[in-house]
Amino acid sequence: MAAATGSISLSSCASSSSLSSSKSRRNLPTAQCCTFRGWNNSTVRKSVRGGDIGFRISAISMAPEKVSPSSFLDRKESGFLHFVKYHGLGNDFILVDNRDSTEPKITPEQAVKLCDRNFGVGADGVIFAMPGTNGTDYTMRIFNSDGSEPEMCGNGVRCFARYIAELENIHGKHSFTVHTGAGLIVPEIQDDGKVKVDMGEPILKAIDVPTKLPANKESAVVKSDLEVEEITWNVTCVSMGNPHCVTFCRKGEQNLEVDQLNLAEIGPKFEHHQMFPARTNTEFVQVFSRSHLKMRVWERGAGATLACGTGACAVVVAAVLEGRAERSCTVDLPGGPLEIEWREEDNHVYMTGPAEVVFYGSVPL
Ligand SMILES: N[C@@H](CCC[C@H](N)C(=O)O)C(=O)O
Repeated sequence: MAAATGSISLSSCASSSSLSSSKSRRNLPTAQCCTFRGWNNSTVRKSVRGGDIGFRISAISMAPEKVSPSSFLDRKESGFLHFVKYHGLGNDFILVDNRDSTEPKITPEQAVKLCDRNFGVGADGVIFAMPGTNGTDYTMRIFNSDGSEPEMCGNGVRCFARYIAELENIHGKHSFTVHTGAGLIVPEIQDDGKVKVDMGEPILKAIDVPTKLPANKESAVVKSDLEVEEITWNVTCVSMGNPHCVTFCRKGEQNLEVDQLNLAEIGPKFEHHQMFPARTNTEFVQVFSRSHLKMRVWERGAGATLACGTGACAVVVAAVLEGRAERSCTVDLPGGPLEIEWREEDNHVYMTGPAEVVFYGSVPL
């Protein structure tokens, strides 16, 4: 059986619902887990206690011919955190069924340990599926991999929608109302399995982004100078519920070659810049055409990630405000493309992209 290999079984995960393309398979993490076992215990078991992590990680590779994912999702033993790992274009999350409580099942400190790519499961964040608030179907809360709590996560909410569909055994086209720190968000699962999300209206008022950069007469920060050590960048600031600083070029230049940037060096300087009192996510953008952009992101609380949904939305809003692009764009991220539309009629931003299961796991708490 595939699960006996001591690593996560691609063939078994693939049929669990969505790991069908070779691209998705390539996005699987390399073994981050300490214990692998087949569902029916007929397999290899390796246990390791990882450093000071304080709990053991178990990853359970599915044997679909014997067990369906739904029987894993039904697991309720106390003393364990059962989770499903998802990714949206390589932006990966540990999804936790928290529908029975308004308190997250783990603390920010435990989230940091779980997200660790060497001693934990490995993820950019932990997402909790919680009971609805003010009449919404569900509430989504997130911890970044550094334990901070952002208001919203675009790739995360697509994963959230697919996770809810799995939990509730919903098939086909379906939409949910989700309460988040950024207000009401409405993801809709499409017939092709992609998720289209009504991300709401962008926030442009400097004080609400928040940024201390000087605003224009509409109170927005568009193409402003931002000094980062010796270099002046032109930046536009947009909140999609969470703060984004978008740059298309250094002052006096026209465009960026985003592959040339050393994100690990410059990203933290933007994130912790004094002009951003709540820190910031930063998007570095290259314009290919008026409907095709390429970005790399340095995320607040997570560093360089393979994709950022709220970031891609902020990029299109910023590109329109700077007169660089139309309202409908394909945004290429390191993990793949997102389709973004900033609709004139309702001022809402719509994001469409994939969300995929990676594996199912349990962690003794
Ligand atoms: N990757 C996410 C954004 C997650 C939150 C972000 N790190 C923050 O602190 O604001 C996305 O896809 O939007």
